[in-house]
Amino acid sequence: MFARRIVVVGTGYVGLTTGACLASLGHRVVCSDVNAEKVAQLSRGEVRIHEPGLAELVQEGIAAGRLEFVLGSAGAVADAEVVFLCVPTPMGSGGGADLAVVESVAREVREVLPTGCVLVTKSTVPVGTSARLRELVGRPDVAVVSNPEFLREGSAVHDFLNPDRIVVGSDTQDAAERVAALYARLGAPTVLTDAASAEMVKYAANCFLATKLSYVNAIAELCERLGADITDVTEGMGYDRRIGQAFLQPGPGWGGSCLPKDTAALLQVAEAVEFDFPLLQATISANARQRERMVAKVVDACGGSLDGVRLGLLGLTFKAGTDDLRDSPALEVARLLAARGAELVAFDPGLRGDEPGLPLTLVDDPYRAAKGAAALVLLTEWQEFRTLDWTRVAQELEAPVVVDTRNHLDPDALRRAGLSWRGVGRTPVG
Ligand SMILES: NC(=O)c1ccc[n+]([C@@H]2O[C@H](COP(=O)([O-])OP(=O)(O)OC[C@H]3O[C@@H](n4cnc5c(N)ncnc54)[C@H](O)[C@@H]3O)[C@@H](O)[C@H]2O)c1
Ligand SMILES: O=c1ccn([C@@H]2O[C@H](COP(=O)(O)OP(=O)(O)O[C@H]3O[C@H](CO)[C@@H](O)[C@H](O)[C@H]3O)[C@@H](O)[C@H]2O)c(=O)[nH]1
Repeated sequence: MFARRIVVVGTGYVGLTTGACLASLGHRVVCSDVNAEKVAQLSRGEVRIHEPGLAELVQEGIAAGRLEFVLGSAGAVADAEVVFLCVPTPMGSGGGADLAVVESVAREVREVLPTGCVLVTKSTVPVGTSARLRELVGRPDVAVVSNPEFLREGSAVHDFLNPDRIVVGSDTQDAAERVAALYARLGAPTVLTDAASAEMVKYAANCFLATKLSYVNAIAELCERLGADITDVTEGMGYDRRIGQAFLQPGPGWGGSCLPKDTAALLQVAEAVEFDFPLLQATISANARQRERMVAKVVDACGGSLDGVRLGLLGLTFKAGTDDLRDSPALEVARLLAARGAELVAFDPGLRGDEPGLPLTLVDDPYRAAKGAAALVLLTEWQEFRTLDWTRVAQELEAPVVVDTRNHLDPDALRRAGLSWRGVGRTPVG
């Protein structure tokens, strides 16, 4: 089933990836956004977010005449067969998902959607949103389908084109099947279900991942207190196929644009139906404590006080391979360090130029971050940090201490360069 006329509303991480990938699968795609500058840049094939392979797909789609970008959605949807909503659903006051943008787009397009068109929520939206959109659109001739997205930032194109599964839910089965057919070439397992269940899959998956990480971070702390090694412990756990090796890496806590807001939103939804969810509550509060634990490690490494102490930071993005700072645990740790009086100089390979509003000085090379610092603190697991010239780092640092909040570095390599290494859930080295 090819050459469907698809409209994707929102050209962020999800929308742009969806548009470019669907075009690469042979569909005709129009992507709309409210940001005129972004639309102009994308129309020229310029992609400003850091996603491997995305710029190439966008350029190929434009060149093949299968991908175009327009300002505003109402004009774009007039002859659409399928409209994907990929707009933000940020955390609202009280922790719930703020659906204002989703609803405003639905209002904007409801009168112009052609008969037989399918409106698809790819944004992460709470259970009941499809039903609410059906009412808001008020068009019995337009079906509403939930098709949550599971891509990860930093590997968005790869994840979209190689999905573990496709989930499509609707109370109109025929519409769900039409949406599922768009992905047929990907050959992924497909879960066809009702709208509420599809919406629930997304939250259940993200909250499970967050719980797994909070659990692993707690086990790491226990390892530290009991003299066990978290790296060996997680390896031993992960060989159990029921557990798996993925998502077992301890760190400064989980963050990003999704897990924090989605855990808060599910908790709020649970409260609304008077369901007590202490497990999820503990997952969230353990994550806040994790950032404080990292700060305590740095304070300890610096002899008890950070007042006026210069620290070098490696990494600020919420994980490696992205330029996204939204809800970054690294940034949160940096803020907490700055609040204790530390003077911060940071390097992150994903950030170019100025990042206004950060409590630190951003430099363009890791050795400048280390220069004159009382400790070097690794906060994001960029691959290139593994192969730094540690002898040079040792020469730049004022005190030979590295705090590795991701257990990302080779402690022996640091020891050989005369540095001491402190990780998470492992015995310090050097
Ligand atoms: N980022 C991820 O890894 C990821 C993965 C899966 C699901 N999601 C979900 O997908 C949704 C979008 O996330 P994102 O990270 O792509 O967001 P984003 O902030 O990167 O992009 C959103 C885009 O929507 C545009 N926009 C805002 N209002 C608009 C409107 N009224 N009409 C048209 N465009 C509008 C913005 O200009 C922006 O380009 C959210 O619900 C998120 O939870 C995100
Ligand atoms: O072993 C691990 C794995 C991840 N993280 C941290 O967990 C957070 C989230 O990481 P990841 O899940 O890779 O990032 P996202 O791109 O936000 O992807 C999540 O959120 C998306 C938006 O909903 C979903 O689509 C994805 O399936 C889901 O993995 C980051 O701070 C990571 O550093 C760890 O600390 N240890």
